[in-house]
Amino acid sequence: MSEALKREAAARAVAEIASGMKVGLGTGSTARHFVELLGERVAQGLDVVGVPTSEATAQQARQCGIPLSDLDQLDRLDVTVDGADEIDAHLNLIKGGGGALLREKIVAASSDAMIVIADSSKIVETLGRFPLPVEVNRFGLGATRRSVAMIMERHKAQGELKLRTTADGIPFVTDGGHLILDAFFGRISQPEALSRELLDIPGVVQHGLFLKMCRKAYVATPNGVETLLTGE
Ligand SMILES: O=C[C@H](O)[C@H](O)[C@H](O)COP(=O)(O)O
Repeated sequence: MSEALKREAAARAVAEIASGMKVGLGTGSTARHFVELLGERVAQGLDVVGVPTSEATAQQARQCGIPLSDLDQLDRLDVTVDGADEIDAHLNLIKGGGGALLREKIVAASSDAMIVIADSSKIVETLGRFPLPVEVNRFGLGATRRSVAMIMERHKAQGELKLRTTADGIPFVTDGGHLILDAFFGRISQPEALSRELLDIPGVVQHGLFLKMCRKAYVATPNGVETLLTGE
């Protein structure tokens, strides 16, 4: 999908930001549009504080002139605006394609609302076509990997478990200094159970299932931006 569509979705979210708000700034190519557009409004006098969900977003936000704060200096955030890799009908998400899932989840959980911005290619009937990122500690990688693989078998995963690497073939390292295992499920029929089981593995730091965290999504289609809401 085109950058223009991502930007349209981002523009809808930016229109919801008012002076005085504390805003979680997501990561990824769609969130980049949001940060850029928010920076334009800050230049026009909008008074907000941003909390970035990655070093990359922090750098971009600084270049855009958005005042930033550490999450620990604030109580709650008003809203976090972020992209997603998959969105189902309940607005449950898979995130972490860019490796920022841990900070994204911490920031979203500290926010009164989470708005997702995406193009319509991210909408799925059932989560799992996109490989689920599982952030793991470097220590004991082999043991953690075996435990994740066992859970995948139990959930009838259709694909492999892969250690994420960079284009140079070296392990990808997150902002928190961890590694990522990408778990190809194909179809995740019991996301809540899967979430609990993964978090029970000692070496798992976090995973990319964002369940019941998002209540609103702006999804850009070639015919305009749709607003998806969930009452749950
Ligand atoms: O770790 C990355 C994030 O979860 C992104 O928000 C997600 O991968 C979507 O990125 P994009 O907007 O580039 O498709």
